Amino acid sequence: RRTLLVCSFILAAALGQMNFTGDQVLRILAKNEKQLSLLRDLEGLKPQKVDFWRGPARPSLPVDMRVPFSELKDIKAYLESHGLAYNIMIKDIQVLLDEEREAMAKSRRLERSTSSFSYSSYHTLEEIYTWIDNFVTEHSDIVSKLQIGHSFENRSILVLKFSTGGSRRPAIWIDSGIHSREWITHATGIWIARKIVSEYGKDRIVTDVLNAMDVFLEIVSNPDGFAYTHSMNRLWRKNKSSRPGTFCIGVDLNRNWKSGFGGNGSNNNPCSETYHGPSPQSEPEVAAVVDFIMSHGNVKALISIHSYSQMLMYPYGHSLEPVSNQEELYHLAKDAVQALYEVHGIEYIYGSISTTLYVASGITVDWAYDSGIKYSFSFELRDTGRYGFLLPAVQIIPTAQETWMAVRTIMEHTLHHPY
Ligand SMILES: CC(C)C[C@H](C(=O)O)[C@H](C)S
Ligand SMILES: [Zn+2]
Repeated sequence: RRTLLVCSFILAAALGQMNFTGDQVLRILAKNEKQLSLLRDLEGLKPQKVDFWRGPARPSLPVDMRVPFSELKDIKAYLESHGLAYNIMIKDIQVLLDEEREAMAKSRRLERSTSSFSYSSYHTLEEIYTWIDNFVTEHSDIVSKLQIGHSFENRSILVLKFSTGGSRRPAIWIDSGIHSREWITHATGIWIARKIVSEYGKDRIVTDVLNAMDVFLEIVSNPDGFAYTHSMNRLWRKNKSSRPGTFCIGVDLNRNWKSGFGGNGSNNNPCSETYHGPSPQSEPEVAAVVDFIMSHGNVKALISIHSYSQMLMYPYGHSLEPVSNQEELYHLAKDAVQALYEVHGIEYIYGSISTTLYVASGITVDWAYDSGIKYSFSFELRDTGRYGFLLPAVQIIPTAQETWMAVRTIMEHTLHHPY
């Protein structure tokens, strides 16, 4: 009877999930701006014709886009008719999704029997929130849990606070998961949380940082979107907000911030994956972070973690203008990327967002920088497109280990350059 129940649960979960059988991820190498704009014309159509995994940026950077099976023939004809060369990065997305789901089910069985959390597996929102409670209980001398607000669908927005005392100490903010399909970022955030408590008192840099500063870590910055990637659409990016008269769901939470809001590299079409929302901070998930950081008033560094592409970038995204301490950020990014490389030999590129990737407006790090947080960075974790957002769980710990060394470098610099 019990197995029947469990099977029906899995079946229901599988049935609820959108199916991506036959969907492919194509990699297009646009030769010039004209070809890039031909790709941009495919964005935000309803029904969705393509879903950009790596959006059109510049001729030297590949464009990765998921094409629904039903659109494949038309889209390939469109590309060929415009001389747009492409190759197939992922030839059937559902195969990777099935493998991912199977790995999670196996890990869940093991965790249940050993009641131990697997840091080398992906987890549901409920599993992560339970882990947060256990983690805070286990390390209550240094970690506490803050609730900074509620999401559109009324889920708690949680932040871990790492502090060894003092009051309103200068602080470092880290967020992951603002784009819900970027699962490697939540998994990396969880691993980093554990690394911080295990290194305090052992690693000199972590000990010095925590003896002088606080660290805030928001692991699930988009809880509604994340729950949706488990229940319905694994490739969902935005939050889940809806408004009367708007016939597509969700705002891109990395386009909803005040700095540069509504500019190039964000979209006013609610059906676009980079829809900026009706106004700056219109989304509760963004407003909660703005309110927290502004009322804290002493945040000195902000690190916003995304995937994929293997890049470490700093402001501005909304403008090609260099920021005032561009030299310093460039050298800090260089050092951080070197520290990352030394762990597993993974290469990152680095620079300002608008010159390294593409112009993007209303993003977290531009808002942070313009709010006075001089050390603001955005990470793009593994990989460079072989798996994209469907990075196999076996790469979670190696990714977290190398990312940690870059984050630690930024923390150390912030500690030694007070302002
Ligand atoms: C800093 C920005 C440009 C990050 C980027 C995005 O939000 O589009 C990721 C590729 S999802
Ligand atoms: Zn992202």
